[in-house]
Amino acid sequence: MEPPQCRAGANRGRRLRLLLRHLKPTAVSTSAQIYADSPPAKFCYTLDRGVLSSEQRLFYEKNGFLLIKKLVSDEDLDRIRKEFERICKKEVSISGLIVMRDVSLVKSEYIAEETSVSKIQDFMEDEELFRYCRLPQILKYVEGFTGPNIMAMHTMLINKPPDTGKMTSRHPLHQDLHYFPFRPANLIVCAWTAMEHVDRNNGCLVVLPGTHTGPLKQHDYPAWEGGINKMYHGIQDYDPSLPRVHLVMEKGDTVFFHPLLIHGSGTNRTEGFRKAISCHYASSDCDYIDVRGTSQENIENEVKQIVANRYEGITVAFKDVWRFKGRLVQGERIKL
Ligand SMILES: CC(C)CC(=O)SCCNC(=O)CCNC(=O)[C@H](O)C(C)(C)COP(=O)(O)OP(=O)(O)OC[C@H]1O[C@@H](n2cnc3c(N)ncnc32)[C@H](O)[C@@H]1OP(=O)(O)O
Ligand SMILES: Nc1ncnc2c1ncn2[C@@H]1O[C@H](COP(=O)(O)OP(=O)(O)OP(=O)(O)O)[C@@H](O)[C@H]1O
Ligand SMILES: O=C(O)CCC(=O)C(=O)O
Ligand SMILES: [Fe+2]
Ligand SMILES: [Mg+2]
Repeated sequence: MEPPQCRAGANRGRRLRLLLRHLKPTAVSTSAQIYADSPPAKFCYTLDRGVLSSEQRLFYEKNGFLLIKKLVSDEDLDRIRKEFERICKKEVSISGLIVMRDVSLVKSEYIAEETSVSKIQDFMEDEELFRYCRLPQILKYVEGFTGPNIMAMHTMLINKPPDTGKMTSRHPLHQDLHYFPFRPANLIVCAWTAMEHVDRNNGCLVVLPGTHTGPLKQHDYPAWEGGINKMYHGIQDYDPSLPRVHLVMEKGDTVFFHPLLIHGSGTNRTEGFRKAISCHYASSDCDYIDVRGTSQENIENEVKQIVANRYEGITVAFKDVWRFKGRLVQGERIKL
């Protein structure tokens, strides 16, 4: 449905072949053997902006993600954590912010603290949190995927709660592009930063390397016995034989990943709230698309319904929701 837009010219192909002759595969702790396979014939998923090394580009081209260790400082993450606590305690009120509670707790009594919040979304009006989206060391990498004109389109701070026993802390396998009415996919990238050590015990990210080269798949609510969080659509028919990689990360480590990469996150079996902050960036040169008649129609309808409930009967076009949310963080706002 959505073939990768590779427009590498003959010259670029020749240069790449020369380059490949001189490159040795780099061992990456999470997936060394995945990279060891044959490299791609041309670069489709990264740009020549002089910011990504050849090894980094090849790794992303092949796998659809790139993990950079210690990209965000403890100091920055501690500031983010403090602001998150202030929001949970309702010491600040931020316009546009969505506060979510885990589906297993929504009907219980409201507690104004961090332990009742599973995720906050759309923090673009909170300067202290939005600082994350503007961090120069993150934007430097983002430019290697989106080019110089960069919009921050979607923001989240995920506070994955200890599982209540119903397995609702899981996030089903999905592709983020399902949520986005803009293209091309290759000019969109997510930055996801661990705010503390994450591994399989507290529900780290799980990725299916290489799936960014496939099409956007149909997403629906999984029929999970214990319930499923609002809008946590998942892919029902994915190939179970595909290798899954659990991304073990330390505080400040940041993974950049393609919006077609199939990923999810597992059960949090610890007592702690597993924290991560993320921003989806897109080139401001992307175009909005009409998702009517496509697999994305279900999410469009759901978003419109949420907006109508929140703002008393107001109908807003799906693309206008995104036009309103998006913020320019570098360069010039062109089409988004
Ligand atoms: C790439 C990226 C986009 C991927 C993702 O982010 S996937 C997840 C995206 N999720 C979202 O965007 C969710 C947006 N969430 C929201 O808008 C809100 O949190 C809502 C779920 C609508 C809740 O809004 P809120 O204002 O808190 O309203 P209420 O507490 O009165 O609840 C309204 C109705 O929603 C239900 N609800 C609340 N939280 C959840 C939940 N976690 N899972 C399932 N249902 C939920 C709640 O039970 C209530 O339902 P009724 O009692 O009206 O039937
Ligand atoms: N066999 C599967 N079928 C469908 N979805 C799966 C399957 N395995 C994992 N997933 C999805 O991928 C997510 C991450 O998988 P992962 O195996 O890390 O999580 P988990 O099963 O909750 O934990 P663990 O395997 O460590 O006990 C899960 O939350 C689930 O949504
Ligand atoms: O932090 C996580 O659990 C992953 C969340 C995720 O993939 C998403 O919200 O799109
Ligand atoms: Fe996601
Ligand atoms: Mg499992």
